[in-house]
Amino acid sequence: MSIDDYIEQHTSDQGQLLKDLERRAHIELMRPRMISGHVQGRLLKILCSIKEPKRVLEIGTYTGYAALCLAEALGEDAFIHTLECDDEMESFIHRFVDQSPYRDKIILHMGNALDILPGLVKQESFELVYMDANKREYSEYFDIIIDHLPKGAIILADNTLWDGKVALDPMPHDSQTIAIDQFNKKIRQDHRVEEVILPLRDGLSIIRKI
Ligand SMILES: C[S@@+](CC[C@H](N)C(=O)[O-])C[C@H]1O[C@@H](n2cnc3c(N)ncnc32)[C@H](O)[C@@H]1O
Repeated sequence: MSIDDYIEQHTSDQGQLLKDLERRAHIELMRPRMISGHVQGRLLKILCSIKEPKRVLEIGTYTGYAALCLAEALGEDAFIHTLECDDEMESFIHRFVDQSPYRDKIILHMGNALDILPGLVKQESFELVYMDANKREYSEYFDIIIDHLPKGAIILADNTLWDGKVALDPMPHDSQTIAIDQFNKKIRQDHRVEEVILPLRDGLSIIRKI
């Protein structure tokens, strides 16, 4: 048994709706691997339960999988705003979110995060952010949101190891690897935050505003 199989088997169940969503994504969509998936989804839920935020922000909805995981952990009067720029995903997202008991907790914004975020972060005080959209734009998302987040807010940034490519010597010249490496270096030098990169899946950074 691989260590990944072992981890899967010893992680809490994700429930039938999320299993169905993943199965349909593998049949119908081009890039189902973009979904956070069982283990990371359970981690998101647990971190959200610990943090008990009133407002959660997700940048990059895709199928709604992670939004559904985060919504499971939300208490009364707590909501998740999730942003997606690909119009073609809208009906898929609604198909599954609308079946969930947590559907009223999920507020979907269709459009480009770079356009939506400046207004949204002025309206809402986000205590937990899941950054999982265009890897080349992570630094811009961070710059837009950081001063509007309350002290103690957590940003979870996905894919920050980019299949280990950020640590290769010489580093690949592709723009995504370069952008993620620049983001990791920028976060490390920013005195407004403390951070750790977890080697889970493709790398998950936990960034805390201090
Ligand atoms: C990795 S997927 C998100 C997966 C989802 N968070 C999950 O865990 O199940 C990234 C998504 O971000 C979207 N995206 C990329 N750039 C964006 C932008 N500037 N604004 C909004 N969405 C964006 C893509 O269309 C894609 O659906």
